[in-house]
Amino acid sequence: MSYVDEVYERVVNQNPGEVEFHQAVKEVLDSLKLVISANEENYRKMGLLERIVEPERIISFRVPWVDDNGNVQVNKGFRVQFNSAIGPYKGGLRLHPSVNQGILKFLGFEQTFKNSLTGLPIGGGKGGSNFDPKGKSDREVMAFCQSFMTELSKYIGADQDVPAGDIGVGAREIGFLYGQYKRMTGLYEGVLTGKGLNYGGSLVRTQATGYGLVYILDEMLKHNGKDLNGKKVVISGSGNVAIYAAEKAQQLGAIVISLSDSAGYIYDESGIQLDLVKEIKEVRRGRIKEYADVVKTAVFTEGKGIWSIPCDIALPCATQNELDIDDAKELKKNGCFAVAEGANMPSTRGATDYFLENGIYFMPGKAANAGGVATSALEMSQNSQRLSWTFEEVDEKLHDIMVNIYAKAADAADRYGVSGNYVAGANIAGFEKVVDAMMAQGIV
Ligand SMILES: NC(=O)C1=CN([C@@H]2O[C@H](COP(=O)(O)OP(=O)(O)OC[C@H]3O[C@@H](n4cnc5c(N)ncnc54)[C@H](OP(=O)(O)O)[C@@H]3O)[C@@H](O)[C@H]2O)C=CC1
Ligand SMILES: O=C(O)CCC(=O)C(=O)O
Repeated sequence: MSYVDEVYERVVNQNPGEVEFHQAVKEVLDSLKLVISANEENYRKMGLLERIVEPERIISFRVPWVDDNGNVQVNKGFRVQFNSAIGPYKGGLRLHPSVNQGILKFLGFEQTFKNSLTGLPIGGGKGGSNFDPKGKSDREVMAFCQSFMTELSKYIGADQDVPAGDIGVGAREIGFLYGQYKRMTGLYEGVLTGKGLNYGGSLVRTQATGYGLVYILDEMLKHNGKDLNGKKVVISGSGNVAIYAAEKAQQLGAIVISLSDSAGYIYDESGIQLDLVKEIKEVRRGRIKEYADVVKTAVFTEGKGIWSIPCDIALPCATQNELDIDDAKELKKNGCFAVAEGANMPSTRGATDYFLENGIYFMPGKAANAGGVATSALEMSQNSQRLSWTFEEVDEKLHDIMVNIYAKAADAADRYGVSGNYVAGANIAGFEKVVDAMMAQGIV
């Protein structure tokens, strides 16, 4: 059995039931086979693969809080500190009922390679809770966040582990978490990113994941003789990533015709009115269906099915495994020629392979959505220097980082004889830097 297959088997046996983690590890290991076989003896001697698939530490804790009816609620809290070879652990916190240790391990594993691709000194981590912020009052969200941070504050710090937002964690939650960290530790430091602009946040962090996604998409299209102008774009989700991907796509001349949430999707052939979406989602915390109640050209359809809308470009920006092989076939049949992942692992392995085998330009999440964490790292730099850069400065740096990520993924794919396969390219380029650092630091 090859070293890669041996390690994958070990991951499945030692992490039973953690199917998303198995899926993420398999995709990365499969695309590293060529790199690994060229260095197998050395990697085996150093236990490199066995170490790279094992989180350095998982913190798991109880999060008790009191709801508005005076009842005690208890949630599970986690922080997976996956890999610190190239910098302090860095990655978001997810608040969603589906959160469990396996999902956070898959996200922490992906984050390690994504963060490496940014070229910035950040290791990989992820955390969160099965708490559902939907339908909770501000006071309940604050009570949860304070309890969560009371425990988490023991394990994080500006040079140790720097969490941020992910699904269910936006400016409101980061504010509550930051306030409690300061109260617990007495430190005013860059321990979280995505902070408000008045207390150490960076301009562009709110927009960064969505903007970065469209910057790298544009770069991929340019290198393949295409552009965004006049193209019909379908985007799933209507949260932070989806909204700012739509904004940048519109700025570059595309027509965004669809958005969704977990209840269903809207289709507006005249182009989505983003100011209204922001009002519904960011101000009222409402449902995407409300858009169709106001805009007469729009139709709301309940349930799944967003990928059956004919489009040129698809941007999955909601959650993992939201796009399967049947969706991929439907997209291709309807003329879609490019897919870039704003979410983490939104395409199943079957869908990813279908895109690669059927000539669809495909940019995987760990490259395509790296603009968020890259801008978080820029926030860390500004906090360390006690400086704030302008919107234009940060946006230009973000753009350069995304162009560089494209170049790294394309170059690694070329070097290993799989030109145009940005999945392999991103995995290889992300892996190389982490591995160099791990080999240099000995068996730790
Ligand atoms: N925020 C960031 O900077 C980054 C985020 N990402 C990834 O992007 C994705 C979206 O994150 P973000 O926009 O921040 O999160 P938000 O919480 O802002 O928005 C999430 C959106 O996805 C939908 N969604 C979530 N879970 C499901 C589900 N199980 N089924 C269907 N729809 C779902 C939500 O709908 P509903 O409201 O109905 O639940 C909502 O519209 C995630 O995969 C995240 O890991 C990646 C890099 C950085
Ligand atoms: O900004 C960050 O640190 C985290 C972003 C994130 O969670 C992600 O890249 O998936």
